[in-house]
Parts: sequence; C-alpha cells; structure tokens
Amino acid sequence: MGEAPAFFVDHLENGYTNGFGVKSEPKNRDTSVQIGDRSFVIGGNHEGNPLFLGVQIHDKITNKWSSPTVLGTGPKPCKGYSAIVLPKGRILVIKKGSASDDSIWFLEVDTPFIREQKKLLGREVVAWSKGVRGNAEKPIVISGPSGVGKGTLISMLMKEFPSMFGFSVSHTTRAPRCMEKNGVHYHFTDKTVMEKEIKDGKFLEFASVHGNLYGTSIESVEVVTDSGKRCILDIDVQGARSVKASSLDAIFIFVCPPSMKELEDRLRARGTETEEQIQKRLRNAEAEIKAGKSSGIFEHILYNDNLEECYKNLKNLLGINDLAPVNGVEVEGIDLPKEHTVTKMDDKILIQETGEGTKNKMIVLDLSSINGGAPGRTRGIVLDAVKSS
Ligand SMILES: Nc1nc2c(ncn2[C@@H]2O[C@H](COP(=O)(O)OP(=O)(O)O)[C@@H](O)[C@H]2O)c(=O)[nH]1
Ligand SMILES: Nc1ncnc2c1ncn2[C@@H]1O[C@H](COP(=O)(O)OP(=O)(O)O)[C@@H](O)[C@H]1O
Repeated sequence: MGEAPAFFVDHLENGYTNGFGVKSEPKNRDTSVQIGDRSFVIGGNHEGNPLFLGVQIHDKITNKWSSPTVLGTGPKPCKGYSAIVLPKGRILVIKKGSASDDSIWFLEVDTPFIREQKKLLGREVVAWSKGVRGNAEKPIVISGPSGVGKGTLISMLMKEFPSMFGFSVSHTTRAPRCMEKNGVHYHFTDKTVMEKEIKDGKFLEFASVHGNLYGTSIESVEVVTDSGKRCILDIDVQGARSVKASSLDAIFIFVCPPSMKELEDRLRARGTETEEQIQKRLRNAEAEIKAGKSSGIFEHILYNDNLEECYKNLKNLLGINDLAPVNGVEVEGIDLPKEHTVTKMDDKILIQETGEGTKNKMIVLDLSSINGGAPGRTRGIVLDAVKSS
C-alpha cells in the first residue's frame, strides 16, 4: 500500500453489519478510518470479549464486513479513541483519558508483518503495537547445539544484570526436567494446544527440534520489553531464521563447542537426557553447527571453551562491561488530554485539547524517528507540550 491520505476521526453514520451479517448500531465510542476501499472500525469489544478492543473491517467494493484475526496485545477498551492513518499500512490510535504510558497505540493493517501473517493464516489479519517513548536496545537471539552452554551463559548474564535483561520464556511440548519450572524455564504445553495457538497467529516463530515443538509467543517477547528490559531468546537455528525474516530487529549470536567430544561430555555430565535423547541431540548438533556458521543469520560466533572467557566475550560484543549503565525504557512523560482533536502535519501529530474550562493545551507527537512495530512495540516516540504564551 502506498501513502494513505490523512483521514480524521469519523463515525460511520448508517450503522454496520458485523462479520455474521448482523446489523449493529454504531456507538459514539467507535472510530473509523478509511484506507483505500476499506474502513477500519475501532471500538467496542472484539468477538464479545470485554478485555479486547474490537476491530472490524468494511470493504466498500463488496459491501461486506469482516472480523479480522487480531494479533498482539491491544489496548483495553476505553471511553473513546482518536485515529489517524499513517503511511505504510498503520493507523495511529490515541486512547482518550488514559494513563500517559498507555495512550499511544498503532494498529498495523498492511505492514510487511501483516502481509506475511495473512499469507500464513490465509485470512484477514491486523496487529496491535503499543507506542513507547524512547528506544530499547535490540533483542538478543542466542542459538547453538544442545549442551554447548547457552543456558549457562544466559543465566550468568541475567544474574549479573537483573534489571537489564529478561528471558523470553518459550513454549515447548517436551517434558519438564526435574529442576525446570513451568512459566520460568518454559511454558510446558500440549501439542494440540500449541498447534491451535500457532494457527491463531500467537507465535513469532516455532520449530520442531529434537522431536518436540518449541516456539516463541509474541506475548513472551512483549512481557520482557514492556518491563523495559532487553529480551534474550534461546532458540534453535530454524527459529533464528524465522526471527531474522520477521520485523523484530535483533542481534544474532551462535555459540559453538570447542569440539564434538567436549559437547558430548557436557551433555552427559548435565545428566538431563536419556542415552537415546543424547544421541539424537548429537546427531542434530553437526547440522546445526554447519548451519550456524554458514547460513548468514548470525553476526557473531562465540566459542564456549573456557566459560569465563566466553562470558567475557559475550559481554564485550553486547557492549557491556562491569560499569555498564542500566538501560531501560523511558516512559515518564506528558499526559494526553482527555478530550482532544488530532491533526496530521507530515511526521507530526498535533493533539489539541478541547472542552470548556480546560487550558486547551497542545501536544506535539513526533513520529519522525519511530521504529519497530508488531510483533513488538513501536518505539522512538517523542512527545512535546507546546507552551502557551
Ligand atoms: N525455534 C525455537 N527453538 C527453541 C525455543 N526454545 C528453545 N529452543 C531450542 O530448542 C533446543 C532444545 O532446547 P532444550 O530442550 O531446552 O534443550 P537444551 O538446549 O539441551 O537445553 C535448543 O536448541 C533451544 O535453543 C523456541 O522458542 N523456538
Ligand atoms: N565452558 C564450559 N565448560 C564446561 N562446562 C560447561 C561450559 N559451559 C557450560 N557447561 C556445562 O555444560 C552443560 C550444558 O550447558 P547448558 O547451559 O545446559 O547448555 P545448553 O543450554 O546450550 O543446552 C551444563 O552442565 C553446563 O554447566
């Protein structure tokens, strides 16, 4: 889709029929924007769930309504919304009367991520991405054969910098090991449940590894980034390839063992797998190491021979040392007025307070350096209050 013209808040006047052909009255709180031949109506609940803000699409050519699959965690329904069409298939949605860190949202309707998901799911898809002030550092993808020391290195990093890094807890269909906790090391799940969730578009990536299904849910990454931490993903090479193809802009690190013999010794010494499973993991290791070194996915290859040395190299390539400042997302900021109008001027959105007895303050929302987006957050938002003279 090319650049869409700005289309300001508008309420559909003649009512609309939902995806099941039932005519519904438009509610005052609903907001619609038009992109090409389609109107996107934002408001109410999604498919009857009071926790999810509704999104419906009206196609002018066919005169049909559809209820799209909505990916990502969107804003909770509230008193009203302002919406404005942005270039490149995104709609800016501003919640009225909400907390300052929960007011700016993006509904993606035709971004590369949406096009890919539409192809995958074979139906109409939209995705929410929360607007966040400031920039977070890139997520870190760590891959390597089983037993090479990925988990050990990640634990060391999280222990030394607890406020800096957060682990993306994957879903898996494999059985838990005796020390593993559900929701901490993995979300242990059932194959049929996970397959259904994959079909519903809940996963950023997934792969079959050593005979089990593993996957990173969109939510598991959001939970970490929302807490202002840098997200670490421990995933296999197939998963890394999918993430590389996604819109998640990450750093890719592959960890190699000093030798196959040492890898085998570590796997055995760990004592968590049966002999059959160890053999399977060792067979897969050779192909993984080959793919890791030659696929062009990984910008960094680390050799985990001496653990302390490898850990030091990991910290170096992440640009952290013992004096590293604690990073985090700056969310403190300006409250948006409850009642307002929005106007688009190039990359700037002017938010003008309305209503009697107010100071009619003006806020400028600068979108010129936004980055990221679904399946993560939209970052780099700058908000400025215009001082009245
Ligand atoms: N694609 C993908 N791979 C994962 C995910 N979570 C874990 N893995 C990979 O699955 C493989 C097996 O993990 P696990 O059963 O915990 O065994 P370990 O690597 O020997 O500790 C490892 O290569 C992990 O990196 C995920 O969410 N997606
Ligand atoms: N550099 C190293 N030298 C010796 N043992 C190591 C080293 N790194 C990790 N280990 C050990 O190897 C085993 C496998 O490490 P782990 O972190 O579980 O690997 P992965 O997560 O890659 O499967 C663990 O028992 C761990 O303590």
